[in-house]
Amino acid sequence: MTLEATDVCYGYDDEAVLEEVSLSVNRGEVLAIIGPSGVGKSTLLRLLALFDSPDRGRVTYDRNEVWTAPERQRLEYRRKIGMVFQEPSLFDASVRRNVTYGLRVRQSWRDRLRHEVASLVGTQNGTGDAIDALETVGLREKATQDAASLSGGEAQRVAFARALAYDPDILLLDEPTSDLDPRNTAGIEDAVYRARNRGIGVAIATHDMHQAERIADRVAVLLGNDVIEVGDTERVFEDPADERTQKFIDGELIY
Ligand SMILES: Nc1ncnc2c1ncn2[C@@H]1O[C@H](COP(=O)(O)OP(=O)(O)OP(=O)(O)O)[C@@H](O)[C@H]1O
Repeated sequence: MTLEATDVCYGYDDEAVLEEVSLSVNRGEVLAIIGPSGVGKSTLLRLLALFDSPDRGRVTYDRNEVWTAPERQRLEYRRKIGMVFQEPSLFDASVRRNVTYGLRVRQSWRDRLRHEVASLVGTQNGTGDAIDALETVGLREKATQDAASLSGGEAQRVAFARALAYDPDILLLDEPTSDLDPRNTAGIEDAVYRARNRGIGVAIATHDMHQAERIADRVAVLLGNDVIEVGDTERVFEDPADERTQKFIDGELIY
């Protein structure tokens, strides 16, 4: 399964951000999208998440063109793609409810009813996925805690768990550790590994090159309006094909 953008262009108010960008994310891999602040990493993730349609170019899900497909089909694709934003947005309820909320919305009324009955009699059927997801981000013991009392790093991990609980094929992470301390960063990176080992394809936008080097199988370098280079992480860092990549890695490119 591959999620792929081909020759996509996108801009805001006539200001071009992405020009003819091509990039794919495959199940079971971690792809890091690196590039300086403001270059368009979030914009590219939003196109891959199917939130926005490109001005030009194509986005395909498992080789099916997304934006010419019927809307129902597109919603199906969207359900298989999770996104975690830079700022986690949780609502004021327990951690477990935050993680299961989307799951309930997606259930049929019959399943929902069954779920409600199960929680009334105390069996809490249907929360298995949520607990599993919390386990993956290392926060199982926080399931009953109020989400409002979490630290920023823990909240980010809960947002990650919520995306995981949907059982996505692809998970898109937008700078998920930019505001986190090393311990929470390690928690997120660990969860990325686990997600990949479950066969999920993870694309992570980051301006932290060391993080890309630590966790990615492949790296895409976004500079100017384009992905100037994409390849195996080691190759890109050790032997970049584009001299701008080397300059960016060496910190010599200031934008
Ligand atoms: N809704 C919007 N309206 C107008 N311009 C926007 C909008 N969103 C982003 N931009 C502009 O598009 C460019 C790319 O922004 P984007 O957020 O995609 O970059 P980024 O690489 O993710 O940045 P960062 O690493 O700082 O999050 C920036 O110049 C930004 O100001």
